[in-house]
Amino acid sequence: MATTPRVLTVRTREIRSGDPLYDPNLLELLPDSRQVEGDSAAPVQIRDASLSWVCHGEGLVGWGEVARIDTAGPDRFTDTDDQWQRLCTRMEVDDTVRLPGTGPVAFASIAFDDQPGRSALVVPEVVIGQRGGVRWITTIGEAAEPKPVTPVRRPGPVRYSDGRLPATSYRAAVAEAVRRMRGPERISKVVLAHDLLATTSEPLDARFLLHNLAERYPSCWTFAVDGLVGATPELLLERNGDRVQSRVLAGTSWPRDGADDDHLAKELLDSPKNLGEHAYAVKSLAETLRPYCDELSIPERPDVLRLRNVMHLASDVSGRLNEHCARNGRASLLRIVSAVHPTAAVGGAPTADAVRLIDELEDMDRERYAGPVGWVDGDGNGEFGIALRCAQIQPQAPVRRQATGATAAGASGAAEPPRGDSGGGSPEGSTVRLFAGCGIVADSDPDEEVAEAQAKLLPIREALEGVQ
Ligand SMILES: C=C(O[C@@H]1C=C(C(=O)O)C=C[C@H]1O)C(=O)O
Repeated sequence: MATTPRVLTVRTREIRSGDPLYDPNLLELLPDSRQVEGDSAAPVQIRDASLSWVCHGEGLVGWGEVARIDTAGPDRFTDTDDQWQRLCTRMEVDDTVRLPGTGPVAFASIAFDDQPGRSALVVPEVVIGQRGGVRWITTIGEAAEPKPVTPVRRPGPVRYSDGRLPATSYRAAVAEAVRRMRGPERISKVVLAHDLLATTSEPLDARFLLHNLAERYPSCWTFAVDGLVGATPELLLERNGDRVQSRVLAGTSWPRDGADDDHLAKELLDSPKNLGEHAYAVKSLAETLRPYCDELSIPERPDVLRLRNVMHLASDVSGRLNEHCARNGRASLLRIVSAVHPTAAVGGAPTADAVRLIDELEDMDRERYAGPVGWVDGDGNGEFGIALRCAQIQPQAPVRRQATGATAAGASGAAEPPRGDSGGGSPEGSTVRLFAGCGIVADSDPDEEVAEAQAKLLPIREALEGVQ
């Protein structure tokens, strides 16, 4: 954890209209949050420290870093939770607003897998939030003051290149999964993903992605934590007091030539393959969440969630935590998130076998893609989505001390750029890693799954390219 003062002062006050901080759009209040790390004698890197969790104009944005908790491995959730709770005991809180998300707040992004499993929780210096029309500002630590907002920089033209698992290899992985599921393998569903690298001509300002995503996908949660930026339609778990809520998605359709949306939605609702994929995801969430709840409400049939690029089968699940959990610190939000992750929306069924098959067939580090991303407050309230439709911005080396002549992006089969490497981008530009995946069952068609993954990449590609 970063060195922090022994006692941290946390102040939350309401912002009323007329205050210069009252811009109707939360994301417009984010300053340029590029941070330079290291000193000139050592390698210097630029990281984008923008923090965001915004849906339908409400949520939280933050910047600065008062403290940071880096964890790794199978205990990443409990380690993060323990350190966050310890940190909260050292905070002196003056909060006149008293809503979920006021007072002490941290943003977190947790790795999908146990290995290597690098996760981050960031305690910002400044948070501006909005809930139910109430706007507030929280400052954590001493010198925290809002920074002036400078115009968002455009990243210029974007070049794409193969990631660790290009589309052709992805198709082969899907075909192999199908072959195994039709054979003796006891796996019923596995969610396989692939990655794509993008290099921008100019340094990427995370706000450029955030603004574009929020404008085109207002019903999604537009997030940014430690350089992972996206707009997810899937809510893993929200906790507000003893209430928990989740939006499970699985089963997808996307616009094809001439197909009308209502027709596609009806087809999706009638598709046994998609309903089957969806049922695994709901069942996995329900089974892992039930031990924490004395009430759990699961819709009998899914609905259709329509987005610009795709539509999904969706089930909104809600529950009430049992008294033991509501009172017992052992069942904090991060610990319940740990229990439900990964649902069969991004892992598979049965979970452990599916995750092993993902490791084998993808043979890449998903990093924090498909992991929980969101925020938690000092009372244990918070929201975590599943990090989908997103891009990981690689920290950027601003000064090239040695020209490497590397191409923009590891050609297929090349070693993955380690975290902290610029990824071989141009000296001025940024390299980002995009991901998309699909649930695979025994009757999946590999070509259709490749097309579905392309449809799921559209939001982040268009945000990066600034498509209007
Ligand atoms: C894995 C992704 O999406 C997940 C898989 C879905 C599916 O297979 O139908 C639908 C929504 C998400 O739960 C992704 O977007 O990368």
